[in-house]
Amino acid sequence: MYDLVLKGKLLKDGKLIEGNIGILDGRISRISRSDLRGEEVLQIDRGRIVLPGLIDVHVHLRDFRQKSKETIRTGTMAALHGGITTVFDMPNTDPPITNSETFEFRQATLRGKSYADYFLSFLIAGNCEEAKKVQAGFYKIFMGASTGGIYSEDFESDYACAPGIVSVHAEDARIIREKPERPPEAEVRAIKEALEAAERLKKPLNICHVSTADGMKLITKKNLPWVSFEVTPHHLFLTRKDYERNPLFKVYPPLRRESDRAFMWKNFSKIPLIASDHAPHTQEDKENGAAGIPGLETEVALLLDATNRGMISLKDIVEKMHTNPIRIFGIRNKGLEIGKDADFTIIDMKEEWVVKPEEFYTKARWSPWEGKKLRGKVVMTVLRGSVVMEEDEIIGKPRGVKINAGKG
Ligand SMILES: NC(=O)N[C@@H](CC(=O)O)C(=O)O
Ligand SMILES: [Zn+2]
Ligand SMILES: [Zn+2]
Repeated sequence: MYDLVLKGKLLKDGKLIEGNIGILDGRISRISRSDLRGEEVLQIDRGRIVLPGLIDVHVHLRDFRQKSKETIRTGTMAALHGGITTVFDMPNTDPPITNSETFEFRQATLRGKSYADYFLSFLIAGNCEEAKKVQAGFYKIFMGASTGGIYSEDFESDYACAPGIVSVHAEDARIIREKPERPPEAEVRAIKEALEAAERLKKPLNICHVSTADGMKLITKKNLPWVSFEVTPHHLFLTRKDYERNPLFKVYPPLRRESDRAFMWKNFSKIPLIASDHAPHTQEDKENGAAGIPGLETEVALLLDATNRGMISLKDIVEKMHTNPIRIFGIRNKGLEIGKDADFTIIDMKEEWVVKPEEFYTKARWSPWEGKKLRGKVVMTVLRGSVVMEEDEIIGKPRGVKINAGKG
């Protein structure tokens, strides 16, 4: 007898099957085509599909001294609402997570408050000794300044020092100083430097929010097995023309030309990770030029809409937001397999809805896609065997726990 049985259409190994998932103690205990007995059997409506819980490897949850931008509570509720079961917390907070005390404080701040499971990071910029004291899920390095202003004077030595996988913001500091509008070359130059270091050091590197065709070409040409990269929904769905119409769309790296966007779609199969770079700011901060776009509550739906348009498949979404994050960051307790956490994102491919930021959980109540009609919606989120979001409502208390790499 299982605690819960999910019964319905399930995407497994790239195929849609009619199946039953037996859940015991929050973990997947059995996946079967025949009926299973449970304390509770949740029949997923016809027309809806159960996907494995989607993971966003790039989220700015803020909190600390920036509770007006976002809190652990609002950011992780937004994650569940958008169908994200695990978020990767970014360390460019105020104060920044650059020493072991602040890392401990971050851990304490999330404990018991997060609605989604989370993976913690540490910011390296010349503080190698401190980095070695903490066991972060991943280590963040900025090659040039972004929100928070901290960046590495010496990328390669910070990367060499990192005790685990590094996620890097690749924009060249010198080019940014000379050209604050951050032309494509700022990114391309930094990616080149990062790849050369990766070739020498042969250790895991993830390049954040790649926005240019040339940058992506460099990475895929080098094709180093220990190097991965992310692309954001805003770089996939918007261009600098959108920014020219609305200065709120300011983001680092900036929105690019149509040709960059087209290149990414053309080479979509080569993109390992899609991540929101959810970067909430207050209205006032945005009006004063803060860079960043909120994305947790639109990213999956935008991809479902693209699926409905025949541009991609559900398999692509699962690969780039579930399978690859788990593999690249070495997350042991997630995955659609027996014994792993019972996390699911349940979608309705036919439901049409209009993006209304006033209905979002994030404090950043605006969206580049405000008013846009999307076909395809996240209708339910299940975290370790509990329904935590249903029809836009967050259910129950914060249940999120810290995810460790390489261990439970
Ligand atoms: N992307 C952004 O424009 N802003 C991010 C920082 C970052 O990811 O570089 C933020 O924290 O606001
Ligand atoms: Zn960045
Ligand atoms: Zn970011």
